[in-house]
Amino acid sequence: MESSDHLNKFKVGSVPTLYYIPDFISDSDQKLLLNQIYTAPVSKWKSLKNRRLQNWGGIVHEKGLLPQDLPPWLTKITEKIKEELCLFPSAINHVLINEYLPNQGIMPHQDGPAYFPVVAILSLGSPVVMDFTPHSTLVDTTSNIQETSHGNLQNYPPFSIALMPCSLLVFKDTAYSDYLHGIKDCEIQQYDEAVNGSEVEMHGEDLKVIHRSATRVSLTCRVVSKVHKNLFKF
Ligand SMILES: O=C(O)CCC(=O)C(=O)O
Ligand SMILES: [Fe+2]
Repeated sequence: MESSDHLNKFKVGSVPTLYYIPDFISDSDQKLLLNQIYTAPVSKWKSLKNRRLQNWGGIVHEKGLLPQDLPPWLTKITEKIKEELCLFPSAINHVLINEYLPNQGIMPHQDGPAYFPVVAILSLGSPVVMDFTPHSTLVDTTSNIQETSHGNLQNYPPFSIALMPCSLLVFKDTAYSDYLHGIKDCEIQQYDEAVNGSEVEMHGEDLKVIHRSATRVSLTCRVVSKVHKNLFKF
């Protein structure tokens, strides 16, 4: 039995491998986390063009992590994530906190090579839609179908997922290595094609549209396997 068997009921979509866990944390835990995030020193925020972020756990270099201890309010959640998933090889040692206003997003990208190829994203605040698009080197523009090294035909369809507050999204394998992920910078987002559409219950009349009226905050939790113990041996 694989150690991730207990996660099977949370598997979504056809591309290996995405897990979407609704209500991973309670609403009161969400409030506590947001409170910690917004009472962190203002200097923790780094402003980018289209969002703000806090970097926790140290500086990620190409050659590894120059580590800094995570604060207890973060290890409380990273330990829960590690224990409940059984997908990380060691303690989560890096957390990126992204803040998005309703008209902000993140460009389609792949996560850097320093990270162990499993990512867990905890969502707080406004719902958003995350889009997954196959990496351009893999796309046969006419059909999205590619031949694998084993001669199998493999499908690389683009897809989306709705990320509700308090949910945990985990992705690895093909979805991690052969896809870009991003969030559009628009206030109204459709999730017609969302792989978790049936699990997401929206209030109001528009069942397939998210109106981003509030700020979203996400915690991107990862392992940097290579850690520099000594600054001077870098
Ligand atoms: O905010 C998110 O949900 C995604 C963040 C992300 O992809 C990243 O930090 O690499
Ligand atoms: Fe990312």
